[in-house]
Formats: sequence, structure tokens, C-alpha cells
Amino acid sequence: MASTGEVSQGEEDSEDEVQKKPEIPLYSMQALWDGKMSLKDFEVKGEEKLTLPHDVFEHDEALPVIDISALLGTDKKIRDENMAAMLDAAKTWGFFKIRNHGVPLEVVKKVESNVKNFFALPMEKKLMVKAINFAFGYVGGSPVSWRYKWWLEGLHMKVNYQAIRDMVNLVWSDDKDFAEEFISDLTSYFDTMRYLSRLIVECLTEGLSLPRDTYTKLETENAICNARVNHYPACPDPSKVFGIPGHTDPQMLSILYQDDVGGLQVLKDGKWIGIRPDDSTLVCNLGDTFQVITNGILHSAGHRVAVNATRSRYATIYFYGIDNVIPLCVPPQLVTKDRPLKYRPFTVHEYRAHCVEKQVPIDGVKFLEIQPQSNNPSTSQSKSPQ
Ligand SMILES: O=C(O)CCC(=O)C(=O)O
Ligand SMILES: [Fe+2]
Repeated sequence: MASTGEVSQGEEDSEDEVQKKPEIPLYSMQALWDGKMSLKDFEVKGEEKLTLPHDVFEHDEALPVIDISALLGTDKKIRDENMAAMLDAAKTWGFFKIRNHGVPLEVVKKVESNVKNFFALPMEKKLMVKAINFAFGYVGGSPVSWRYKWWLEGLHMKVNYQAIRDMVNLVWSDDKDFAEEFISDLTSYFDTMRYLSRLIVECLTEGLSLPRDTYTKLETENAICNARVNHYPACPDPSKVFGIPGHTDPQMLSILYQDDVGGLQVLKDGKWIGIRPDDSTLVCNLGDTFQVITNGILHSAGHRVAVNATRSRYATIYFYGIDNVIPLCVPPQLVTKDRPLKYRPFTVHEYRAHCVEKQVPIDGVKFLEIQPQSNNPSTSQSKSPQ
């Protein structure tokens, strides 16, 4: 994650953490809209300059497209081909597109349009559900204390039906019909995306020659699965500002639908590549958790969002995560002489706390790396978890 990604994924806080950090940050877009900040405050300084406009998609066609129906089908040859392509994409790109995924576009579009309706409300209404520390609710940008200021507002929704119900009923207390419709649309979206996420994670796990449920069985009640809709307003000077700067996502897997504007860019072999919007596919990317618990075999790729001068952009993203508190270890089958154990056991909660505190950018998992000990080459093996 960037100082971004980690917190930004809307992870839940334990009760005591919420009590320890009750301050609600001032978010960048809110500060802009209130006249407390200007565009100048959003300008990217230093190393990460925006070099690629939102509508350049050169090399996008190289991004693998996986046929999900083939993974479920009975034609072994086609299944094997798609499984291999997906595994290869997960190792090299950390990103791929999926088609024939079975998610009706209307289901995602309904969530997008309901949340658009939310963004159009007066600020006092949106602030009724302001997120305390990105966990859940309305986020009007990035905290102004951060180095990079994001040009976006977002609604973060955890996959917890009661929490969603409470939030929607609070905002639309005067429009029960709309509230009911919103809740029902979100429920269909969550159910479909959870099913799809599990399928993809299990197929990738099978591709690594592990039992298919090695990771999905860790989707306990403490698992962090959430969703959000991001809105990137048009920006008078898009060449100097990021919607979200380069970051990796913290969870296992993200599944994204972007509207037709363009702006999502992925880092591949040191180059940023714009991902062309396309209604026949969804975009998947692996998160840091998946990278660490596969001993770095799978790749959590850096990505970012460019804004533009004329059109608002919307993206709807589902984040699939596993248990937040159980120590997670690399399965011993993924540790070999040629690929010694790279990461120590960790909890998602610990990882998150680290990233929030340090505001580390793309390489958020570095602190989990086991340092090679030159005088004892077997050390890393002996630490390998059971
Ligand atoms: O807006 C997008 O296309 C990507 C958003 C993103 O990377 C995120 O919310 O973590
Ligand atoms: Fe992201």
C-alpha cells in the first residue's frame, strides 16, 4: 500500500483501537472544498511524477485476460490453459483481466449508481457517516497530514450486513425505499464478488500445488473483506495530481470495475501501463497478503490512479481478505532450497498497523522479510512454519 493502500482498503478496527484513536482526520478533498487547501497542496513532489495521462493505454493488450467460465468447465485442455495463464499473470504482473466471470454488469453498475447518489448529497449528509480512520464510511480524500494528497472521495463498505444497513438507513432515513434498494443491491454485489474471489484464490492456490482451500479456509469471521466506490472529480491540472499515488493493496485479491474514463495504471517491470476500461472484463489484482503467504511467488503489483481535466471517474472495488488476527505463515511446500523462506509469520493486523504508522509506499511488506544470515545458511529454512 501507499501510505495509501493499507489504510485505504477500509480495514476494520478492533474496538480498542477505535477507542485509542478516535480522532477523525481532516481529509484532503474536504479541505479543498472548504477552501482550506488549494490545488498546489496536491502537487506531487519528488520521485513519483505523473508521467502517463489517464487515457494512454499502450501495452494494455499485453495484460492477460482469463476466461473464468473455462476454470469451471469440463474441457480439461482449456481449463489447464487458463489456469496456467492466470498463475503466470499472478506471478509476473500481479494483475489480470477476467471475462465470462458470471457477474452481471447491472449488479456492479447498480452499486456504482447508488453510491453516485450518495456522493451527490450535501456534505453534511456525507459527514454523518464519515470514516474514523478509513475503516468504514465516507472518506473525503487522504488525511491532510499525509505526504501525498489524494484527489478523490470514497465510500468504504465492509462486508457486514448490519453495518451496511445501519449506515444506509442513517443517511436515507427520509427515503426508506431507496435505502432498501441500496441494501439489496449491495447484498447481491457482495455475494457475487465473494464467490468469484474465492474461486480465483482457490484456482491460484491449486496452481501452486497446494490444497485448494489452504487460504480460503482462513476466511474466518475476523476476515477483512470490504468494498468501496471511489469518485475522482475532474481536476483543473491533472498532470500534477494523483487520484491515488502508487500503492499496493493489502488484502489477498481485489476485483475492480472501472467506468469508461480511464486512469488506473499498473507498474510492470518499472513502467506504468494504463489499463483500458472495458465493460466485458473486470480487473483483478493480488494484494500484499497473498504475496507474503505464497513466499513471494505471487506478486502484489504497484498501481495508481491518474485524474483528468474534464470528467469525473468512478471505480467500484471488492477486496477479499482473510483472518486479521491469526498469525499467517508461508506453507512449507512453498519453501525450497532455491526459494528459502522470505517472510516471517505475521498477522494482517500487525501488517496494517506497520503500514499506517510508517506510511510506506509500494513495498509495504518489506519489514516482514527475513534477513539472510550469511554464517548460517540453514536459518531461514529452520524458521519455516509448519
Ligand atoms: O480507481 C481505481 O481504478 C483503483 C483504486 C485503487 O487502487 C484502490 O482503491 O485501492
Ligand atoms: Fe489499489
